[in-house]
Amino acid sequence: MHKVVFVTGNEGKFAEVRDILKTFGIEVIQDKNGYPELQEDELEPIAAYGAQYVANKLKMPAIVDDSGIFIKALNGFPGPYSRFVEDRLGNPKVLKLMEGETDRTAYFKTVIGYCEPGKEPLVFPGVVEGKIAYEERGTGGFGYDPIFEYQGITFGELGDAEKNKVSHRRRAIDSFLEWFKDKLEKS
Ligand SMILES: O=c1nc[nH]c2c1ncn2[C@H]1C[C@H](O)[C@@H](COP(=O)(O)OP(=O)(O)OP(=O)(O)O)O1
Ligand SMILES: [Mg+2]
Repeated sequence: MHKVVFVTGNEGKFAEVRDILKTFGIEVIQDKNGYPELQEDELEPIAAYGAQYVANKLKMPAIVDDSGIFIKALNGFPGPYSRFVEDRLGNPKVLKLMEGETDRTAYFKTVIGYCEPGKEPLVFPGVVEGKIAYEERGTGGFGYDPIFEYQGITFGELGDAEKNKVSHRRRAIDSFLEWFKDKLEKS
């Protein structure tokens, strides 16, 4: 069975990536030791730098996942700062920022960074469009899931298996697998 190291401290991300890749016969091993996250306006350079750093540190192929929620009425905030905002404000205060906003358009984005030691990193983005709910709903998932509506249902209400079929993370991993499958076939 093929193995890949995923460097993340986020158990929700790890469980999703593990479950998705398992269906493709890839075993995911979690490394919780972190990596330096660049402060950038885009997720791609953060994931690329992180993947290269961890591949060279661990001396093996590795992936990272840098994600965020981008809210149109807030000009894309919190975007790459989603972790900081989750920690400092949380969903109730994000909903407060959205009071009076009728355009609830938002998207989740994941960029999977993949790198092998001594090589250049590759990035695989995935996006899912939705809306910011008017209140938190559902106890599933993690992070912003209770306030992100996809086709009228929040990711918090959706259930893990259903979220994994349509999420930004699923789409990023599909894009990664599209490239990675050639390697799998050769190994
Ligand atoms: O599917 C998701 N559903 C809801 N919320 C999500 C999702 N995906 C990321 N998020 C949140 C978690 C964190 O507040 C921020 C990403 O920050 P980000 O730095 O990528 O992740 P993190 O610090 O939690 O884990 P780590 O860097 O160790 O991989 O957006
Ligand atoms: Mg982080």
